[in-house]
Amino acid sequence: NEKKEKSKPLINKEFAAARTILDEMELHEDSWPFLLPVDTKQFPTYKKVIKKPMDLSTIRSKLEGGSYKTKDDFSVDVRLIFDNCETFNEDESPVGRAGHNMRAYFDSQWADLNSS
Ligand SMILES: Cn1cc(C(=O)NCCN)ccc1=O
Repeated sequence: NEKKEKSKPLINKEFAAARTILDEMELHEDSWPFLLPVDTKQFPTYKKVIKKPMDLSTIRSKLEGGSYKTKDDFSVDVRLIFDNCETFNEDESPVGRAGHNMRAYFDSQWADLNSS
């Protein structure tokens, strides 16, 4: 239906696993570009270029607010952060490199969770 279903929480084990990965990403030294929404005053073209902005604080609010139905819905938003980063930043830039590092870190944590 038109209205996106919201606040359908993940089952507890999935929620806890996603929360742990989010905790760890927020603590990573390369998370600084992704902690908050990109400042569109500092980067006026961002809104035009990036159709679906995403950041770790938004994911935190959605997770705690029960917006993710499954852990895979959570992973879609995480990957959106890194895809947006590649679109907007050169690979050989501080933010671009941080994005590649954080994606690799997430992929590793995600693989462990899905192998356990
Ligand atoms: C994700 N992202 C972050 C920035 C940034 O400079 N963040 C600084 C936070 N203090 C710039 C472009 C971009 O795509």
